[in-house]
Amino acid sequence: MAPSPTDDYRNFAVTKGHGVKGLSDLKLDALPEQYIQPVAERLDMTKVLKKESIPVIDMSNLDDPNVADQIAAAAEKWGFFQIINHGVPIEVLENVKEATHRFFALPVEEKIKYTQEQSPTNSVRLTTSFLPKVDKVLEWKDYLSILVSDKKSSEFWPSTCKNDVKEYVEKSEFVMKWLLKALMKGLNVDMDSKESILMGSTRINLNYYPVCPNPELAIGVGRHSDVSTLTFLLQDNVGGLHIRKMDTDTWIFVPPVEGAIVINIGDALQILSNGKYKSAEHCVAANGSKDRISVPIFTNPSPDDIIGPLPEVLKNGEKPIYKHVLYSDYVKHFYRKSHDGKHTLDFAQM
Ligand SMILES: COc1cc(/C=C/C(=O)SCCNC(=O)CCNC(=O)[C@H](O)C(C)(C)COP(=O)(O)OP(=O)(O)OC[C@H]2O[C@@H](n3cnc4c(N)ncnc43)[C@H](O)[C@@H]2OP(=O)(O)O)ccc1O
Ligand SMILES: O=C(O)CCC(=O)C(=O)O
Ligand SMILES: [Fe+2]
Repeated sequence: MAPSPTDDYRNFAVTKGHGVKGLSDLKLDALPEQYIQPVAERLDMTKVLKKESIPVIDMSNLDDPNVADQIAAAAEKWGFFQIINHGVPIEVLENVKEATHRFFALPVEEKIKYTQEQSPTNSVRLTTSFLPKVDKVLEWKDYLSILVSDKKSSEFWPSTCKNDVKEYVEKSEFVMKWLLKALMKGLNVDMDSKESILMGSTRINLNYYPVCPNPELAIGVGRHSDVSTLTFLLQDNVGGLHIRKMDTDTWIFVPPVEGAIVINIGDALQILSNGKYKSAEHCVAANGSKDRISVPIFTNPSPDDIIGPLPEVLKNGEKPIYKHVLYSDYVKHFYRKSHDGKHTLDFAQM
């Protein structure tokens, strides 16, 4: 049921489980005030650089040492890059995008079975905004988050998207491992000894950004860096992702590229590499005319791993800039507060 004038849009979207998809379906003339971001949190389009872009790296010849070098260089300079000819079949990418649309098109009675209040497991959770109990101003996004590495919970994955999500995760694992191997080579670290800390747990989010009234006043996802080791992000052809150019107040648009996957360095790898690889701040603009989806796979350390600068990185006398922290403490710290740029990393600062 639509919210009455005395009802509250926050209640409708969050408590009643309609999400921003439900609000978008109401075809409101104006953005509800609960979604109007302070000016500093909106994306200022005059600050988006027209002439800069992140690298697009062709992975068709993995025997070419240049490919690994380009990946390490992009991780250092940008913290973000796109990959093409990566070996994940286009059909698998298309299927998971369709599965995401199918899930969010379900009636609200079906979807609320996955909210924190009703889901039989913490490992499968449908949320709107980022942390709706904490966010003062809500973000224009609904997302289903699945902790893939909790194998016991797979019986609770929504049947409408389960097989396609599983296939996408399985097919991307080889690429993720190859990328991490290239990144470890750039640090003179042997990947085999680090696989469990780099790839100890996996989470996938299905992100849904429906058409938004007054998109210039809202934000799809606020400024943040990911807490992962590496994020493997599939976006559709709508666009909206922007990354902050390192040490500036300018932004770079990440254009949709047919068949490409966007890769970004997460905080865990910034810490493990002692700051050599950068987890760039990014955000997602809301869109006034098209629904958008994206599907990030986050590969992470295990919750019980201790992360800190790798000894191999420090062996030449480099000073550690991060301390050792329990990864689950780091993630809980991230989940305690609304998005606030790169400040999550302060938790591990020396
Ligand atoms: C940009 O917008 C985003 C981004 C993201 C995520 C980005 C990432 O980088 S995800 C990578 C995170 N790492 C992992 O998932 C590693 C594996 N995680 C775990 O094993 C566990 O989640 C844990 C970190 C060990 C915590 O588990 P546990 O001790 O069992 O506690 P929980 O009850 O699961 O959660 C505690 C507390 O955290 C919040 N929370 C946890 N998971 C989620 C989730 N999927 N979505 C929202 N919030 C979550 C929550 O506040 C919990 O407290 P409650 O009392 O409210 O339950 C994600 C979303 C974006 O929009
Ligand atoms: O939707 C996107 O393009 C990015 C989403 C994102 O940054 C995230 O889920 O962490
Ligand atoms: Fe992100």
